[in-house]
Formats: sequence, C-alpha cells, structure tokens
Amino acid sequence: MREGLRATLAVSAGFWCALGEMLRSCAARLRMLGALRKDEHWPARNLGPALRWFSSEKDFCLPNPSWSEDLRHLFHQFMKKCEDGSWTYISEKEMLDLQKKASELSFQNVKPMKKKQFPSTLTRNFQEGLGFEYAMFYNKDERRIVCLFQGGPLLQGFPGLLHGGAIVTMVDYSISILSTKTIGFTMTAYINITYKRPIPIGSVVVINGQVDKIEERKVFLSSSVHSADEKTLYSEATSLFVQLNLEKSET
Ligand SMILES: CCCCCCCCCCCCCCCC(=O)SCCNC(=O)CCNC(=O)[C@H](O)C(C)(C)COP(=O)(O)OP(=O)(O)OC[C@H]1O[C@@H](n2cnc3c(N)ncnc32)[C@H](O)[C@@H]1OP(=O)(O)O
Repeated sequence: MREGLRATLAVSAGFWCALGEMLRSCAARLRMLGALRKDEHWPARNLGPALRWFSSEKDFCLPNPSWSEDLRHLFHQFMKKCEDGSWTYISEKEMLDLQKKASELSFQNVKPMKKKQFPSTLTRNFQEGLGFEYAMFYNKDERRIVCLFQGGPLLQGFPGLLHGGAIVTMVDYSISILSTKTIGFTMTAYINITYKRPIPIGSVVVINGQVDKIEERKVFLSSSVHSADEKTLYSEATSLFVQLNLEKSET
C-alpha cells in the first residue's frame, strides 16, 4: 500500500515538475517574442513585403544606408579594380538570371519551378541591414571570387556574434557562384569549414574564394574569411562542387 502511494507521489511530482518546466519555457518564449516585437527592426509584423521574388528589379548588391563605412570603402575599391576589366562586379540581375536558369533545370527528379513560385535565395530574404549585406566581384582569369559581407542582427548566434551557419552560408553561396561561372551549374558535395575567430555582428569581412583544381565534373575550391583590414583570419574552408549531370538526371 505504502509502496503504491510512494509510486503515485513520485509520478505526480514528475508530472508537476515537467509541467512547471513547460510553463517556464513558454513564458521565456513569450518574453523573447515580446522583446523582439519591441525592437523596431523586428520584421515579423511585416513579412509580406519582406519577401523578395525572382522578379525583383532592385540591385541589392549596391550600397544602401545600412552599409558601414568599411563596406562602402571596400566596395568602391573593388569597383575601381573593375575599371581595367580584371575584376567584374556581379550584379543582382546576374545572380537572379543564374537562379532563374537553375529553377528551369530538371534534375534528380526535381520538377522545374514555376515562375514566381519561390522567393529569392536565402541570402536575400531579409530586410535591409538585418541579414546578409554583400557584394561580389569575380576574376575570370584567376578563377577567384571576392564577397564583401556585413552580417546583420538576425544572423546572431552567440550574443553579438555571427552564427556559424550564416558564415558558411555566405561562403558556400559565393563559391557556388564561382564554380557555376567556371564550369556551369554545380552543387556543393561538401564544404569543410574551420572557424578560427568569432565574427562580431555588423563587422565587415572579406570572403576570398578560388578554384584550386578541376577534375572532369569536380571543382575543388578553397576559401578564407578575413577582417576588412586583413589582419584577422576568421575562417577557412575547403570544398568540392560537382557539376550537375543533367543528362543522367533527365533519364
Ligand atoms: C544549382 C546551382 C545553382 C548555382 C547558381 C548560383 C546562383 C543561384 C542559386 C543559388 C544557389 C546557392 C546554392 C549554394 C550551394 C548549395 O547549397 S547546394 C545544396 C547542398 N548540396 C546538395 O544538396 C547536394 C546533394 N548531393 C547531390 O545532389 C549529389 O551527391 C551531387 C553533389 C550532385 C553529386 O551527384 P552526381 O551528379 O550523381 O555525381 P556522382 O556521380 O555521385 O559523383 C561525381 C564525382 O564526385 C564525387 N563526389 C560526389 N560527392 C562527393 C563527396 N561528398 N565527397 C567526395 N567526393 C564526392 C564522386 O566520388 C565522383 O567522383 P569520380 O568517381 O568522378 O572521381
């Protein structure tokens, strides 16, 4: 009898503990949402207009008011490098054209997307200054890409620091454009990134990507992420991109 009572008490204590934990977690979430809603930058109330579609005409790679002095300075430096033709600026239109072409591909049983079915790429789905602010430059002869990147507050991981997933997203996106421009449409087979120093939110970093080797459909690339003054090495990555085998996948 006593054993039964003890077991019942243990079960009910466990139940109340679990319920308490659940309520505390709900309260914390509500507090967080409340705090975010008070933040004037929080876009949740305004998600509709925040979505950018394939058809967007605006060049989001050009400077906007959220860009820091460092980002503007580097952007103008690279625009100068474009004057002799060694480097070319990759406009939003060029990226969207690539994306549109990619959306028309039929491979690995994925049906081509209908026009306007999906919003723009992940890196462009944030309001100005809150997510990924970047501009890219391509050097065809050297098979290199440079991405000037300023990560906003919605990309936070540890307080005040960029999330590693956001960093690798920007690296992956930059070198995916490089490999696609080098041999045609490719997909990431692997990317191996080492995070050496944390990146503060809002700071400007320079992503350098280069093609190391091409073996038939395989493109091996390496990349680094440095501070704007090149003094700090934040991350390094090696990766393999594989050219899409469209013939194989269409069968
Ligand atoms: C569509 C792109 C648009 C880009 C335009 C840009 C702008 C606009 C869109 C923006 C887009 C951003 C995009 C970001 C980049 C992603 O985020 S891509 C998404 C993440 N990646 C994926 O989901 C890929 C999933 N994996 C796959 O689909 C397939 O495994 C792959 C990678 C396409 C390769 O498959 P496959 O064509 O059947 O090739 P397969 O015969 O298996 O392998 C070919 C060779 O590669 C080797 N290989 C394959 N995988 C591996 C591996 N993991 N490790 C080592 N070797 C490997 C094989 O051993 C083989 O070597 P060889 O025997 O020839 O020497």
